[in-house]
Amino acid sequence: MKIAILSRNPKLYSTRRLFQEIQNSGHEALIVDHSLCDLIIEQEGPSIIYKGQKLEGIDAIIPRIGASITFYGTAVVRQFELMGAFSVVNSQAIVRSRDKLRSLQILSKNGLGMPKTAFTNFSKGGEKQLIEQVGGAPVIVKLLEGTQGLGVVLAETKKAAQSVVEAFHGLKARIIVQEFVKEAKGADIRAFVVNGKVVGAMKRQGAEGEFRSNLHRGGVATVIKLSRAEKQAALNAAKALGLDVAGVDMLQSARGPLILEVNSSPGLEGIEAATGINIAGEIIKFVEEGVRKKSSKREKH
Ligand SMILES: Nc1ncnc2c1ncn2[C@@H]1O[C@H](COP(=O)(O)OP(=O)(O)OP(=O)(O)O)[C@@H](O)[C@H]1O
Ligand SMILES: [Mg+2]
Ligand SMILES: [Mg+2]
Repeated sequence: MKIAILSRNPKLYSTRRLFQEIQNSGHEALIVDHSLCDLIIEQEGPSIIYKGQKLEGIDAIIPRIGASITFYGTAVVRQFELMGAFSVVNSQAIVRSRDKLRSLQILSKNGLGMPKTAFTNFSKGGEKQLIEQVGGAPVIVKLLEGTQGLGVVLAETKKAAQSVVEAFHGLKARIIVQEFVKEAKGADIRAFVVNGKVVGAMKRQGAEGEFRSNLHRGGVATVIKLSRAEKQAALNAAKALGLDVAGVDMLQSARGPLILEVNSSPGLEGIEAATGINIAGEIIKFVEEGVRKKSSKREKH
């Protein structure tokens, strides 16, 4: 099989590990920088020009699309899909999962546990009511376009919450207001889902005095055995968003696991280090299965 990793940086741990595991499994590996792909759309069908040459014979792709290039990256993934390649994550599912608000709406419809969340237009004077909707202070205020823990604020009092919401709205920044889950004690869980199975899980504990558990903010990861409810929540969340490979983030609370978000290009470094599990290898096994299923379907038709 010829398997392409869509990645802008061959030096990244995740890219290197996937490359290595493709080769270890006896397949041909290549790294394609999606930002350098030109998409050709014509009557003869879709094709891709990469560094001056037509890309051909690729059986499967593993998209690693950064948040800053979602629009272009997912257009490239879609083009590969239309050309008949198997993609470990569907282009539409990447788009869906990138939008925090849309994801939460879908998870809510599917009855998954989550911190109660409110969203409002930039209407003046509604701040107080908005905060009360999620149970009053302390609340979490989150920028819709934040990553790595930046843009997540804990407002401890009613007054602080109100002024933070006013400040963001004054800047025309879209935010959600969320119930603060105190029982999580500055920790969250990352469950790594591949093909309907949780293949590894870790707990990330925030630095002393920090409510955010992001590794980029000084959090520390350790392996964790998930409860049955946590496992089920992770699988249901990935399924609801249509992601066959996903990093599901949850908080542990008195009322069970609460989903924070579902990532479509979850990093491998933290999870492989914490669990000692060959997560990249699990992804390649899924690629093999996906390509096999696709070609047997083709033969039948
Ligand atoms: N409602 C909440 N209650 C308690 N803690 C929270 C809540 N929301 C977020 N946190 C903490 O803050 C951290 C960062 O929040 P979140 O994951 O939503 O944003 P982010 O990491 O900036 O976004 P992204 O993961 O997309 O980069 C979480 O990992 C969690 O530890
Ligand atoms: Mg996060
Ligand atoms: Mg994320």
